[in-house]
Amino acid sequence: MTDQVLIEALRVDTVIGVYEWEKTIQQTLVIDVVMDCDNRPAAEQDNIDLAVDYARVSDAITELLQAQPRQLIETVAEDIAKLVLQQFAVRQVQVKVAKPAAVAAAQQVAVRISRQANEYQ
Ligand SMILES: Nc1nc2c(c(=O)[nH]1)N=C([C@H](O)[C@@H](O)CO)CN2
Repeated sequence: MTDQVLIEALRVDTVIGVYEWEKTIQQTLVIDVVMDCDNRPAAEQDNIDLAVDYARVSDAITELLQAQPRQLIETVAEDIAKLVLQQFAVRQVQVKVAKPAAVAAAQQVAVRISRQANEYQ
């Protein structure tokens, strides 16, 4: 089974960066999340309560990232993976965190990770 729910290019403004000047401003992160889950129960009953609700996940990620400053986009990716796997019925998650304004000559820079629910038990 290869069911997935995806969130693509979720934009979140937050305090992010290792340099002192970055700790005083908001910058935009762009988040992609791919969640491996079983979509059949929700589809069979046409019931949002049985689905991995991408709106709820998006809201939870935004709230998480705006709750505190972080230095590294690696930390952002790990914190998102942990939230998704601990709070939603997801077996495995891939998280990409891009920081479009970080390197002027690059369209964007990013990190990508994959984590499984059993890593957090
Ligand atoms: N692998 C990483 N490299 C860098 C990061 C990061 O989060 N992960 N961050 C910075 C600075 O904050 C940079 O974005 C400022 O422009 C540098 N390298």
